[in-house]
Amino acid sequence: MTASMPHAAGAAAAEDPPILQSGLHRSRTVTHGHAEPESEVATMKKTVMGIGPMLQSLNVMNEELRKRKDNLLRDKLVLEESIVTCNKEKDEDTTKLSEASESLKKLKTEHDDGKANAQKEIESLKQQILDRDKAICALVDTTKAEARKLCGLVIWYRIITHKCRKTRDCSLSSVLRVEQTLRILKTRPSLHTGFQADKLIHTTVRLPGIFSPRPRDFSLPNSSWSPKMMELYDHYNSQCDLETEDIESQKGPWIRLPSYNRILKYAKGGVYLSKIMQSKARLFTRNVYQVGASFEYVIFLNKEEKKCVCLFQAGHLLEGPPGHVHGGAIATMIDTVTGTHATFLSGLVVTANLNINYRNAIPLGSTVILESTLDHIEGRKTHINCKVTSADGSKVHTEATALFVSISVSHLMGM
Ligand SMILES: CCCCC/C=C\C/C=C\C/C=C\C/C=C\CCCC(=O)SCCNC(=O)CCNC(=O)[C@H](O)C(C)(C)COP(=O)(O)OP(=O)(O)OC[C@H]1O[C@@H](n2cnc3c(N)ncnc32)[C@H](O)[C@@H]1OP(=O)(O)O
Repeated sequence: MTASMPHAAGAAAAEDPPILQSGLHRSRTVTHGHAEPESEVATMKKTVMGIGPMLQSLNVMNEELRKRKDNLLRDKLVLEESIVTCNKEKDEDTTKLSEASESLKKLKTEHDDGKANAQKEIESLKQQILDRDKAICALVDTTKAEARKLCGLVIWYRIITHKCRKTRDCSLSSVLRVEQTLRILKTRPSLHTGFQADKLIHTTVRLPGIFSPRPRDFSLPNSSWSPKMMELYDHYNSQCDLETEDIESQKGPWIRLPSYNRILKYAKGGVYLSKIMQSKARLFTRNVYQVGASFEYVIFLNKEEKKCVCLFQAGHLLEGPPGHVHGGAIATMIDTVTGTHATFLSGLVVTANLNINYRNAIPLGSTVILESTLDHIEGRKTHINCKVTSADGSKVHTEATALFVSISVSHLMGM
């Protein structure tokens, strides 16, 4: 549309916009009212001149709108295209996902089948071993010495441990018989081809439970003991004469001290003390319910050299600094070992003083050795030294001195 002037009123009415038309209409009315024609033309000219810029801006707006429309149409096309691509990708991913879950299902089934088969195989092997053991037990009179020769030591060992398990006859003498046989087996390798003695002692020797009338001995090996702990245990235990649980007939330089209060029997005047102390009492330094979680230890006493050695493995509950044993737990063990030592030397005592120097932190789970030696006895006072070292003795972890003061039974009861 242009802003040019029309030559006739009729043509203007047909071609021009409504605003222009109303202007013409008005001028026509004025003409009928006999007004001056020049002034009418001038007015119309003015009106048309005013309309021109308006039309221009309208044209610009129109052009802009057309451009915008084009852009929107282009964007719409692009979006439609990307929707098609997305849908395609989605379909491909769905196919892949279903394929993956299918193969996962297959793998799981295979794994479950394999596990079930292995379980079956283990069960059948276990049954075979059990049947063979039962057959041997039925044939052999285990109380006779010839049986040992007949069966060989390996089978003899198995019979004893099997009996221990079945009858829960885990008296100290039974356990000692197992240990003794094990020791012979170790010194005569020809007798135990393919026989994993160390593993068996962990798994087959079951000790009485907490409801057993006999107090359980926590100083015997259990499945949480590390190979190092076992190695050291075997080292000292092999130097103990363990024929019988009667203290008087102990002949070796070392005595393995049991955990419960029968320990008092080993103390000076111990028979009397053990009668006073309650039979079910025990020192707190054991985790009865979870092996390996806290204090795992065994104490050996050397009567001749007047010293004690304790093998100690600290469990995760004893953590102090990250990954290392809590100083209080170390102090507890030092007190326990030196206290036991002092009780053996001087009878009933209590700790009066404990001085500890922590030299090197003890890594959690490692095996350390606590060596307790007598410094001197002076009247009621027993002075003990203690050194905590790494299993190979190369590192000193802790050093301590302890003073124990002898007390009377009435002092103990009145504490
Ligand atoms: C929980 C009890 C356990 C009892 C054990 C019983 C049976 C054992 C069973 C199995 C054994 C197996 C293992 C043992 C394992 C661990 C043992 C753990 C032991 C403990 O975990 S146990 C708990 C902590 N323990 C206390 O709960 C003690 C509280 N305490 C007192 O009961 C009194 O305090 C006492 C008796 C110490 C003294 O009292 P008192 O009146 O009899 O004698 P008095 O004060 O005259 O001291 C006499 C001479 O010792 C000197 N002396 C005293 N204290 C000293 C010090 N701190 N530093 C340097 N020197 C000291 C004096 O200077 C004087 O020396 P001097 O003669 O040259 O002048």
